[in-house]
Order: sequence, then C-alpha cells, then structure tokens
Amino acid sequence: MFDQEKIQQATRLLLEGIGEDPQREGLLETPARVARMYEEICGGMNQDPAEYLSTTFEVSDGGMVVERDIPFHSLCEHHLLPFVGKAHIAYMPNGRVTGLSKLARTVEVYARRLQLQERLTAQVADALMKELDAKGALVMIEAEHMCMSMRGVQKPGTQTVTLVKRGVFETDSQLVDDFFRMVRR
Ligand SMILES: Nc1nc2c(ncn2[C@@H]2O[C@H](COP(=O)(O)OP(=O)(O)OP(=O)(O)O)[C@@H](O)[C@H]2O)c(=O)[nH]1
Ligand SMILES: [Zn+2]
Repeated sequence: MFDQEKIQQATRLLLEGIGEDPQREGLLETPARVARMYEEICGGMNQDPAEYLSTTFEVSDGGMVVERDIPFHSLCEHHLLPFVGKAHIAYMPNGRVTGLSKLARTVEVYARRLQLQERLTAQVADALMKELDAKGALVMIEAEHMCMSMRGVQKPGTQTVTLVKRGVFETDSQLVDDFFRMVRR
C-alpha cells in the first residue's frame, strides 16, 4: 500500500538533512508534491501485466512480432535516481497475439518500480512467455543511468544495454539476427 504521509515525513527529513528549511515558502508544498510524484513513478508496484496481456487475438500463422524504441523511465533501486532509455521487444506467438499497446504497457508496469535494468529486462520477457504462452521472447533495453551521469563515476552518455532471450530465441540464432536487423533498421 502506498503511504503518502510517510513519503511526506521523509521528504521533510530529507530537506532538513540537506540543510534546507522545510517551512520556507518555496518548500511548503514540496513534501506533498514528492509524495504524489512517487505514487506516479512507482505506480507499477500494484500492477500485474496479466491485466493487459490477457487481451489477445487469434493468428493462424504468426511470425515474429517486434516493437522497437519503446521509451521508458525507471528508478534505480540503489540511488533512487532515474534511468532512462528504450526497450525493444520481440516475441514469437503461439496461436495468439496481444494488442500492440500491451507490450509497451508491460514495460510500464515493471519500469514504474525501483529497479535494476537486468531485472526489468528479464521481467518483461518472462511476462510475455507466461501470459501469452509465447514460443519465445526477447527483450533488449538500452538506458542511461543518472546515477552514473550526475554523480559517482560521472560518465554522462554511457548506455547500458541488456538482453534477455527466452524459448526459441535461446536456440535459433537466425531469429536473433532477424531481431537485430529489425531493431537496427
Ligand atoms: N547491475 C546494475 N547496477 C546498477 C544499476 N543501477 C545502478 N547500478 C549500480 O549499482 C552500484 C552500487 O554500487 P555501490 O558501490 O554500492 O554504491 P556507490 O558507492 O554509490 O557506487 P558508485 O556509483 O560507483 O559511486 C553502482 O555501481 C551503480 O552503477 C542497474 O540497473 N544494474
Ligand atoms: Zn543507481
């Protein structure tokens, strides 16, 4: 359950911790804004992708489906800073396909949580396998982590690329080559 009051208290403490005065005019509403913001950007925590992926349509001869360049933002669980990028999804249907928007919605469900990029990538692939009973799924995510850009090692522009293959994509390298051609144009 999302606790708006706790986030507000924590935000006031955070402001004090960095030497700010939570009572100054510009900051008075900040705890409430931050609480609303977290409820929004962590809104995937109470969602299950099955809710979306249950919308399916029959196909008799379904080839690979690729949705590329799905923009997303998530929060790294180590620093609570955003990581931002694009997800590319492929799956091999098993008699049924889902609605195109549902692939992007599945990314949203898992991105709107505290995450590791590797886990996000695997969770999307596993959801497609389970909920669509797909013959295979492949998810590639490219993202820039603000915790590497704004602080710490300070390497803005660095892209982290993660890839998870399930089912037929684990054994059929031709399919994986096709995916890369489709994603890279
Ligand atoms: N594998 C993985 N690591 C991540 C992700 N997001 C952030 N990290 C890393 O998590 C690590 C945490 O390392 P720590 O040494 O515990 O924390 P830190 O002292 O803040 O690390 P630096 O970022 O190197 O300053 C860092 O190397 C981050 O780059 C992610 O999605 N996946
Ligand atoms: Zn981080």
